[in-house]
Amino acid sequence: MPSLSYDLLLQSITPVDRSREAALRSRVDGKAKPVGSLGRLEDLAVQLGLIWQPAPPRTGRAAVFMFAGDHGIAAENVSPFPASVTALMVAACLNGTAGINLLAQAAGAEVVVVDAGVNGDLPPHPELINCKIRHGSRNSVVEPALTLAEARQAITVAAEMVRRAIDDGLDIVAIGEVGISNTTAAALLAHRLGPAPLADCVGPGTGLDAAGVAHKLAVAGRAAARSAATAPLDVLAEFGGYEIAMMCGAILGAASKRRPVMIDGFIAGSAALVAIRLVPAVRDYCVFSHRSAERGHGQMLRSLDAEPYLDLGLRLGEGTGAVLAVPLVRAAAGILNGMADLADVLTASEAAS
Ligand SMILES: Cc1cc2ncn([C@H]3O[C@H](COP(=O)(O)O)[C@@H](O)[C@H]3O)c2cc1C
Ligand SMILES: O=C(O)c1cccnc1
Repeated sequence: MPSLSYDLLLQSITPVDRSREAALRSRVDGKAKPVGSLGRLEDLAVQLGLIWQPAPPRTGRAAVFMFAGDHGIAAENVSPFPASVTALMVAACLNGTAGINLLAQAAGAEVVVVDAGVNGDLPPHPELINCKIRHGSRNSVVEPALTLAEARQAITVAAEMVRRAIDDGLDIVAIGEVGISNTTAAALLAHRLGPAPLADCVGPGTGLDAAGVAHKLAVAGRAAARSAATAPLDVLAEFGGYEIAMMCGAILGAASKRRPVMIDGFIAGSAALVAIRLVPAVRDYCVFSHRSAERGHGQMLRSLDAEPYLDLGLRLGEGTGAVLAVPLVRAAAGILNGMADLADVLTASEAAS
């Protein structure tokens, strides 16, 4: 399969056919239950039906793509943790002991680890996909974090990876990340693309205290003041990281193949924001899995008109919230594919009596 150029990738994404929505809704309403009694799982079932139509939704194989990248803005002390933790978490993930490994296992999802731009040479590992674009992004306080060419490259490489995985039988795509200081990059994307006041987008991340958050807000303010960009790709290049750009590409890749894509928390949400601002139809394929405890996530979800399924107070990233919602997608597809119709159940009981 030849890989799609950036422009063709964007052009290949089309909205779901809404003319089928009412029929799908009445199918769900007609199942063996009081109308509405499976709550928001019913909306999810309709969304899956719309994504997969005319075929029944498939949910057997799920994988979380965890993209890793470092951030030049880490030099401004916007995180309580040193940037070296990014590479260490990649290593933990590769040996199966990171949070995402355990949660993905519980949810029945594979984990794919991608080096998008870690600052350091990771030892080769059979399960590490090396797509490193650079040893960390540039410091967006002083210059654009990525070049436009790098942003496009990150998007197309990740989209291709996901498109191939789907061709090989992947049914559910989930995205996550690791990258120390990336809550600052995500806050800048949320601010500019929401749009939303910067102070509403900057939060404690991995655990800054009030003084730390004030410093982070001042640093982010300097980065925001440096560039007036508002076009989504420009904003991504100005403030984003390589892992955020690759998550954006993964989302676009899933949408281009008409597959649901599970969006994790605040950082993954910022990638979804870029993808949806690039191609609004992408929204039809996104499943907003959970509400992160990070301050800016509520604002970001409002910008996306999204109501997530889970609210567990998670604020880890890595794709942890995304995989936890995979069983909900399977359950919703089960309702559509396997659940009896109320009319049939009632007829059977009449026939038996
Ligand atoms: C041990 C550890 C594991 C993580 N896994 C994900 N993150 C999360 O926290 C980081 C972003 O927060 P901030 O902007 O405050 O640095 C990212 O690596 C994100 O994936 C982690 C952070 C740490 C410390
Ligand atoms: O919600 C997230 O994605 C998140 C929040 C804090 C730190 N890392 C990730």
